[in-house]
This record gives sequence, structure tokens and C-alpha cells, in this order.
Amino acid sequence: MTALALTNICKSFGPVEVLKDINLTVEEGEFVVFVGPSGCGKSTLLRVIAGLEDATSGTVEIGGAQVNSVPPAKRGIAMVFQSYALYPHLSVRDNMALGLKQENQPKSVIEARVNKAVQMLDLGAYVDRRPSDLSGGQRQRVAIGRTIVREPKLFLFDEPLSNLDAALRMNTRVEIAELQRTLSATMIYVTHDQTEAMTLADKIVVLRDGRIEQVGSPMELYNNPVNQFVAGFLGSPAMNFLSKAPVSIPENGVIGIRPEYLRPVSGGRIKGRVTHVERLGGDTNLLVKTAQDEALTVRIFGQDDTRVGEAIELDFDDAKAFAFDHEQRRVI
Ligand SMILES: Nc1ncnc2c1ncn2[C@@H]1O[C@H](COP(=O)(O)OP(=O)(O)OP(=O)(O)O)[C@@H](O)[C@H]1O
Repeated sequence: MTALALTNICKSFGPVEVLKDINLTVEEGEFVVFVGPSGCGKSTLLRVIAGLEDATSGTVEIGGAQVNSVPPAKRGIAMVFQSYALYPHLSVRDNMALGLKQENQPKSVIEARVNKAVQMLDLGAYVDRRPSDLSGGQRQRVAIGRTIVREPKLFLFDEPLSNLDAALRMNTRVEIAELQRTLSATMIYVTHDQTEAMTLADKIVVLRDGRIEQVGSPMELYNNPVNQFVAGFLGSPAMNFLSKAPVSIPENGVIGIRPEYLRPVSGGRIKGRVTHVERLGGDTNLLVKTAQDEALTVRIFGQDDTRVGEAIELDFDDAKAFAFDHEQRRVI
């Protein structure tokens, strides 16, 4: 069943068009990630779904019902923000229970749901603490707990991990993924981080400048990007684009080769020099300047002895290369 349908959504702030004809459906139980560069309209789109902003035109349907004029609290959604938005004077337990109290739910229901969420999020040791006595990751778990107890039809996350350090971000990312599986919940998640998008999503929606560029599973988008923007946005290190390579290039276009498909090989078609080596332990990234003065990244699996300044010859399997025309559309 369709959990969310957006039809021809446009949103302007004064003369500025921030969302341009957005059409999207999200199925029940799907984990959908909106990704795109800063300012592309991700948060605005999430806020339109939540009802915190009105669409200038178009319709929002949640669970089959049109909700354009339904206030946020009545939409059956719950939202987790980057800033946690916890009440500092309330304990963890009371922060989690507050929404249900405001809905006048019976005490027994509140207690059962809060206890279940506490257990699910492993917050048992902290229920009596105030938010100020918790770490950033624990606070974010409380913020997530507060949404779980409301049993919403749709969870909305707006960059929930961006205040956490790298290690905690990864742990919390895994927890959110596990939670989604446990609850079979429908989740929409906004991030500008392509790794988060690739690792969490069933379906990624790539936005640029208020428009949807492409929708698909992470691997569909990685292996079959419709244009140079999507190709360059997903993948780390990012795809290499060559306009002067010693291979055939579309007129005024580029060829794209992912760093993992470039191989150092004697007699390779691309000649260059290594300008920098990143040793990541499991992988090594070589930054190369080609004889045509273009910069490339080569990803080598495992450890590698290459040194800065060495000459290098590279090649790739033509079947793994993409070609983009002068308007950045994919042609091969
Ligand atoms: N209330 C507002 N009034 C005027 N312009 C706004 C308002 N809210 C957002 N914008 C503009 O709309 C555009 C999209 O903003 P939005 O916050 O949706 O982008 P985003 O993709 O979420 O960016 P980020 O990743 O930086 O949070 C931006 O250019 C922003 O300045």
C-alpha cells in the first residue's frame, strides 16, 4: 500500500521557487532517503510532508488521504530533528511520554509504549536522567524514542546524525536501520551525506535545485545514473570525469570512471604521475595528475607501496565507463 504520495508539489518563498513539480510515491515499510547538496530543498520537502510548510501547489497524500489542510499533529507523522528538541527540565522517561500525555492516552498505554521503546533503544540505564546528562548519541536515541511511542504512520528524519562524531554516526546509523526493520516502519530521511543515503535507503531520491534528478535503489543509482550529477554525487571517492582522456569522448562531454575501476597497469592508456597517497588501512587512494593535466583518484583495495611523485600508467574496462554529453546527460 502507498504510504505517501506527492503530486506536482511546488513551493515558493516569495519569488524564490524552492520545490519544482515534485512527484513521488513511497510504499509502506520503505526507507526513503532524500539526498542532495545544501540548499536543494530536502528539508523544505520534508516540512511540506509534515505540514510545517504549506505547498504552494500540488497534493500531499498520507495513507491514501489528502492531507494538505490537515495540521501536523493530525497527520500521523513523527519527526526527528538534528537538534533533538528535547525538554531540558524533563527526564528521559517524561520526554518520551509527553506526546502521549498530550494525546490523553491512558496511563497504562503510555507506560507500556515507553517501556517498549526504552528497551528497543537500550535506554534503560538513563530513564531518570535529564537530557543535559546524556551524550549526543543518547539524546538522539531519546528523540527517536519519543517518535516511536506515538506509533506514527510515517517517520520523518531531518539530518538526525549531523551533530554526532563519525564513530557515533555510524553506530546510530546501524541502529536506525535495525529499528526500521524491527518496526517495519515507513521512514523518510533527509541527509546531504551520500554514505548515509547509500547505506540506509531502500530508495534514494536525489534532489538538485528543487527538482528530482533520479529515484532508485542505491545500487541502481550507483550503477545506472541518468546524468553526470547523480554519477558524481553518489560514491566515495567520487567518480572521475575526464574530458581529455586518450580515449574517445563525446563532443564537449566527459567520460566517467569510478576510482575502483582504474587499475595501475604497465602500458595503460592513461599516463600520469601520483600527486598524493591516502593510506586508509584497508584501502589506498592514489591521487594522480594525468599527462593531459586532469586529476584522478584511483582506489586500490588493500595496502599499496606507491609513493608520491612516481609515474603511473592506468587503464580500465571500457564496459565500466560512462559517457556524458555536453548537457551532462548519460549517453553510454
Ligand atoms: N522560510 C524560508 N524563507 C525563504 N527561503 C527559504 C526558507 N526556507 C528555506 N528557504 C530556501 O529554500 C532553499 C532550500 O532550503 P532547504 O533548507 O530545503 O535546503 P536543504 O536541501 O535542506 O539544505 P541543507 O542541506 O543545507 O539543510 C534554500 O535556498 C533556502 O535558503
